[in-house]
Amino acid sequence: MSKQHPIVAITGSSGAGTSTVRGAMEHIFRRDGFNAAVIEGDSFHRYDRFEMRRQLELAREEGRNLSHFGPDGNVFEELEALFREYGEHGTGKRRYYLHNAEEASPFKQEPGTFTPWEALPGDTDLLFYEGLHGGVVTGDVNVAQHVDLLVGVVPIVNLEWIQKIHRDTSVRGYSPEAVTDTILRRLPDYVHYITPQFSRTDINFQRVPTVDTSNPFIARDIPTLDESFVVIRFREPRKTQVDFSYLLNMIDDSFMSRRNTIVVPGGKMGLAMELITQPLIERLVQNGANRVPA
Ligand SMILES: Nc1ncnc2c1ncn2[C@@H]1O[C@H](COP(=O)(O)OP(=O)(O)OP(=O)(O)O)[C@@H](O)[C@H]1O
Ligand SMILES: O=C(CO)[C@H](O)[C@H](O)COP(=O)(O)O
Repeated sequence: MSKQHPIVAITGSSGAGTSTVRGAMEHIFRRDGFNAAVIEGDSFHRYDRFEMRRQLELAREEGRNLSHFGPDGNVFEELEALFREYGEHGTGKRRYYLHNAEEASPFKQEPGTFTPWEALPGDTDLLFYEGLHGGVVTGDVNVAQHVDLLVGVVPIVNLEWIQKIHRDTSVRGYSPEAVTDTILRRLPDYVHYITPQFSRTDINFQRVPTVDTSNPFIARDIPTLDESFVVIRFREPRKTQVDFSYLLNMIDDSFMSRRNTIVVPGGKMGLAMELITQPLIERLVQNGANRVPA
């Protein structure tokens, strides 16, 4: 589905590690001299924090489900419109959701607010989305169809919750109880809108710990890279032109667990991600650059 203005999306739940992976992808762009328009998924929330709290109260009173994982908590239609516009013309608008004082202070705004929409920088080589909904499909909206390379970042769910609790308490100032409530409230939307995306991804990176995480709500530390493996599954190995022998050679202690799945030690996740995605991204940008505009 390659086109003149390619779109690469990293999709994953809250706490999965998409922001962490974004750093690795930005290294690739820098090394290759690619100018990427970066889109943060949280900027497509429907409400700012203050209004979301009000809406949550209303939803509770009316017995409705509302969360940042589902269509009522986000403007999926605007995300799809951005991807369509960027794919066709290389243009579009973006904004940021400012999670904490550190993110908010350069904009002289309050945490939990959005920056104003602004035009994407001109003349970018690709759009890079990182967030919750890069592969979302509902009855009304199909974001996934516009994405040229869709990558899932999916720790097993206990690890995802440990990472979320750890990050939200240490960086975002929430109590463990508040994070647990959020996890519970979001579960229906998690099942209906987050997990189905991982059947649409071209590649999934699933971190699996080798230590006991059976009660994520009392875990004190995030299992380290050395205490985990990463299971990497390719939906269509031929489409992504993956060379498994090369990867097995380059990544010590890696092995194949299925015909389309390679397992690497946790510490090799960054290397695996670069070896796998860099040639794919280069091909997409190259194809885009060679395409004659419509
Ligand atoms: N591979 C990893 N190994 C160890 N810790 C990780 C890994 N990936 C993420 N983490 C940790 O997990 C926490 C959540 O990661 P991150 O902020 O990247 O999640 P996210 O998917 O961007 O979440 P959100 O969408 O809510 O912003 C962070 O504390 C991060 O340091
Ligand atoms: O990480 C998230 C979604 O990916 C946050 O939960 C969401 O952005 C809302 O943030 P907050 O509760 O801090 O207003």
